[in-house]
Order: sequence, then structure tokens, then C-alpha cells
Amino acid sequence: SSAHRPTRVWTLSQFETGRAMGKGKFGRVYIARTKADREGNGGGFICALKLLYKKDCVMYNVQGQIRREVEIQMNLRHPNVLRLYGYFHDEGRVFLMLEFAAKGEMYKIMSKLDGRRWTEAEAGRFTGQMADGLAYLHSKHVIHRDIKPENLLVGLNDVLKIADFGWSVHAPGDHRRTACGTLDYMPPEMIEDVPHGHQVDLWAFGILIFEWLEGTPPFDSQDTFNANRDYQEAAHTRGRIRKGDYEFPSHFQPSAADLVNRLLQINPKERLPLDRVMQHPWVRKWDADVYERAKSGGYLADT
Ligand SMILES: CC(=O)N[C@H]1CCN(c2c(Cl)cnc3[nH]c(-c4cn(C)nc4C)nc23)C1
Repeated sequence: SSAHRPTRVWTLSQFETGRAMGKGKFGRVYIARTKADREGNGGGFICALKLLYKKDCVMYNVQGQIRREVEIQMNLRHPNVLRLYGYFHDEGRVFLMLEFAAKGEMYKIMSKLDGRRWTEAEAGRFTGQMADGLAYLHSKHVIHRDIKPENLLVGLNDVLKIADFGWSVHAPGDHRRTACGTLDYMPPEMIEDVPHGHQVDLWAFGILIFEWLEGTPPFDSQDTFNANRDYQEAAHTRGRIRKGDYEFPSHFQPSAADLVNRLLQINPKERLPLDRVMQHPWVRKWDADVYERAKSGGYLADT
């Protein structure tokens, strides 16, 4: 029957928590394992337990936003989207039970690669998975708005997981972070501050593919730290983004460059839709069946 299965009520006592995996400014994530219940069932389930302090949420008045985002993420089910299994709270903290991604954070893994570059095969496979996960999110009318290596995780077997840390760990500092956050992935329409739609994720996807293959993003803003140079750099970067002023290094695969060009279109309406990304020759070369996967999943626009 379609009777709504009540989500199990969790409490912290049902977990054994391990080390903190990262110290986000506004929350911490611990590796955790569920304890078996009295009948000896349900033990040993590994997850990532994310803590948010209520006092931070109240101070930044984001509790409503977090509740909305949790409701959305609870209903998302896709192999390339990090699962949110449940949530619970005690008097001072909110706990999110998230899927554990065994290989960790994409940007950290990239920092260990030679030149921060993936091979063409690795980048191609990640591209197919990213198109699949994004198509699923867009079919649920979820615009990510913050696609970048910092918000991607990698599971066993190099499965890419889109994780939306933006609203959770960073949300309380969101305004500050966006104000001084990196411009690298920001599309022209967000720089112009005009209304934007799901195509902002397509632009960021183009930036991401470039960075996977080159090791640096095309409008690299060289995050400088002294104020006035920082301001001039940012102004220069914004100008380059608005004009679509970027170029490919000589080693860049022409077919991959073609795909990146079709995503980094100034006019959001001209960016290649995800069903076409999945059918692009360079993607099919490395992930031949992503289009069929997404079609059979029923979340591709029937264009
Ligand atoms: C700074 C910060 O908060 N980091 C959080 C982000 C998400 N989070 C994880 C989340 Cl939410 C889920 N799975 C993870 N796996 C890992 C990880 C695995 N290894 C080998 N190393 C790490 C790290 N991290 C996560 C860790």
C-alpha cells in the first residue's frame, strides 16, 4: 500500500561515533555506525553524522531554510546524489544522517593528483555521472546553485556523489561566504544579478569539466588575500566571465573543449541541455550508457 512508512525516530544513543571527518566552520561531520537494537538487528550501518548547532541556526535565522532543504533532500534517491537518511535533534543540536562516501571529498582528492588533473577517462566517467545526477535533481526542480569540487564526494568504485553542503554547514555564513566566496563557478547572470534558473548549474558543470581536465578553472580568480588587490582581481574575473573570455590550453582534448564551449554559453538558454550532454561524443566515449540510464530512470525531459 502507499501508506506513508513513518521514518524511524533516531537518537544519538543509537550510534557509535568515530572521528570528525572535517571541521566545517558551522558544523562538524563524524563517521558513525548504528548500534544493534535489543533484538540484535540494524547494527553496523555506517553513515556520516552532521552536527549543526541550533544556536548558530537561530542566530542566522536559517532554521526554516534548513527544515525546507532537509525535506527536499530526504526525498531524493539517486546513486549520484548523496542520500539524507534522516534527521533528529536534541536540545541544542540538529543531527543529519547522511550517506558516507568512502573516498571523501573531490577537491581534497584532486589536490593530491599530478597537476590536480584527472585522466580523460576519469574526467569522462565523472562527467557522465554528474550529468545523470544533475538531470535527476533538475527533474525534481532542485537547482543546486553551488556545483564545485568542494561540494562533490566520491564513494567506493569512484561513484560521484553530489552533496549540497551549501545550505547546511555553510548556510549560516552563507551571505558572508557568497560575498567573498570564489567567483570561479559563478555564471554571468548571477554576476549581473538577474533572475536565474537551472541553467546556472549547466554553466558550473562546464567549469567543472574544464577544471577536472586542466586542474584549474577557466576564469581562475587566483583567490588573493590582500583586500584591494583582491577587489581588483575579482573585478577582472567578473569582466572575463561576463565576456566569456577563457581559452583552452594546447593539450585540451578538442572534443572535450567542444562540450565545455556548449556549456559555457553566456546566454543561459543556449547552454547544452543535460540530455544532449549525455549524448555528446566525448561523454559517450567514457560513459556509453548514461543516456539510456537516465531515460529508463524516467527523469529526462522528453525533449
Ligand atoms: C569539512 C567537512 O565538513 N567535511 C565533511 C564534508 C562532508 N563530509 C562527508 C560526508 Cl557528508 C559524507 N561522506 C564523507 N566521507 C568523507 C571522507 C572519506 N574520507 C576517506 N575522508 C573523508 C573526509 N567525508 C564525508 C565531510
